[in-house]
Amino acid sequence: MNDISDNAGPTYPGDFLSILKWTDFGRYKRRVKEIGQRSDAFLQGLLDDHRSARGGSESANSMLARLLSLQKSQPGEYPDDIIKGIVMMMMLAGTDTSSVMMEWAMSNLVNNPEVLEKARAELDSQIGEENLMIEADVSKLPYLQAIISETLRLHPAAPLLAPHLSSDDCTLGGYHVPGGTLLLVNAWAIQRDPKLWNDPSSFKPERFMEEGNENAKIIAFGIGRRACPGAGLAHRVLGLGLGSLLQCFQWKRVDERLVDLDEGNGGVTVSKSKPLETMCKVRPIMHKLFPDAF
Ligand code: HEM
Repeated sequence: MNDISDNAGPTYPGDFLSILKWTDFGRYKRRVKEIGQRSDAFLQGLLDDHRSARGGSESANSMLARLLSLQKSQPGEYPDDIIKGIVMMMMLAGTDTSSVMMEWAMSNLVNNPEVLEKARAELDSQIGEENLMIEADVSKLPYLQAIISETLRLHPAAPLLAPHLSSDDCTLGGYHVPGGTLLLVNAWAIQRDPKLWNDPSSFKPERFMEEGNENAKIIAFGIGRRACPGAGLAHRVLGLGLGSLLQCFQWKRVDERLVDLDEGNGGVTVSKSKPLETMCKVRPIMHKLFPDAF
């Protein structure tokens, strides 16, 4: 996964200076081909294991099992290559992006304890201390959703979105763009533009609780026909993941110093330069629900 991520996005110098393509500058093509063969072998192994039910009973209700049953009923529509492509797409586009966002959200929460407290109070009042939250509860938690929006605004997992190529001549923001041009959108800068946002560099989920549709200004998932098809799933995963972490544990910084929010060098996704370290302790709900565990 790391190898793929490091070689994806606008990282190939040959895309910017075509003469470099002739010499396979930095052995990029050879490297990508080798990564492709490795990941294909891995995915084929997964598929074969599922087909022969070596994955055990746990995999009976898995996404792969469902895709394989579709392969049986519609073999022409679901050859192995298509199934491997779907699995690869979900792993590549869906896992790193979501985990990077969780880390940015938690980093901002421990740096802003008053926001953390407000989110916890919302969880306690809406879900209570007798039940663990479930995915359907996310819709009852507007402040938690505002925290996710504010994290997507300040730290879009893919700050330059995905590279696009203009299929024809077009005009963008008054600029003439010839066909065949590589286009990158700096969502990071747009979402911190002081002309669009008040106090743009502060972490303030409250801005999404006010009148108006601030969410419409978020472009962390892209917009239009090629926007992220996993945005709905990502919101649910982030809501359930973050909400559960706040419901079950009490979080604080390891010392008085604020958590460093510097960004690391990324491929398509950009995570923190230093992994987040925090302190946590179980909340009373955990003792109630899992009395034997503590
Ligand atoms: C917080 C999590 C996520 C973020 C921030 C994110 C962001 C993005 C962005 C910026 C793009 C490119 C949009 C563009 O080209 O303008 C994209 C594309 C895509 N995303 Fe996501 N994504 C997330 C989660 C997911 C998940 C969970 C899935 C699926 C399981 C997914 C599947 C895809 C796919 C397949 C594309 C390519 C769409 C296309 O090229 O037509 N993403 N995503």
